Amino acid sequence: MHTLLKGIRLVVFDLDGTLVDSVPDLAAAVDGALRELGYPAAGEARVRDWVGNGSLKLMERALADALGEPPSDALLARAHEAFLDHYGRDPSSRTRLYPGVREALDGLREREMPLALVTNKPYAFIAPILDSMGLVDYFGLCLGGDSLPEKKPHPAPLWQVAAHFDVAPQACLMVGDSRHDIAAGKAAGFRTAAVPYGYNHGEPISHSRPDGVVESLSELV
Ligand SMILES: O=C(O)COP(=O)(O)O
Ligand SMILES: [Mg+2]
Repeated sequence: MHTLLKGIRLVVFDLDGTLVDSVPDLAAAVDGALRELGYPAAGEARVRDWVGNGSLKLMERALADALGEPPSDALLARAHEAFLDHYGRDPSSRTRLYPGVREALDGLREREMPLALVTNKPYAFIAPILDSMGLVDYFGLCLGGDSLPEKKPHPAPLWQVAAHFDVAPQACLMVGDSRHDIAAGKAAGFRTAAVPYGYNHGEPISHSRPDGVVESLSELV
């Protein structure tokens, strides 16, 4: 077992960019929404840098890029509705598990480690995505970006899962791909582990100073 897991009694995973490469489906939905409103598609490469703060922020960044200025609240609301509609119709057909993910989850489950999921994406999309990846049975609790008033980098969702499992923050490990995961983990008093392959606004995750970086989640077990 990896030294990052020493003394750990709960492991909390991020979803997008950590367990699954979801950008192809996210980009298809962003582009579908942009086209519906008469704007050109943004494409996967740019959407990759915009993911991380939930779906409303994702569409705000996409519209700001298309318009060259921040969108009005009314336009953003329409674009967000359109995104939710497109993504809801096809949230996972091009989404893939990263290498080592199933091995890590199986290994942790064999060790009877409780597992939770905290994502900034809307809660409604979690179950369909986990279901199509064959991951529904692993997590004792899943929270979305809209499950609580605060989302990552705020520590509130992490405290919520720690309390649910009755585990002290210092015995919890947050595993994520973005500075929001690491900031939330540090603010919550969790140990933090990062993967370097996900979505971090184009910045190396080492800049966030996680307690450890693993190239593949399989290194954890
Ligand atoms: O939807 C997002 O913005 C990011 O989702 P994540 O927290 O699972 O990386
Ligand atoms: Mg992520």
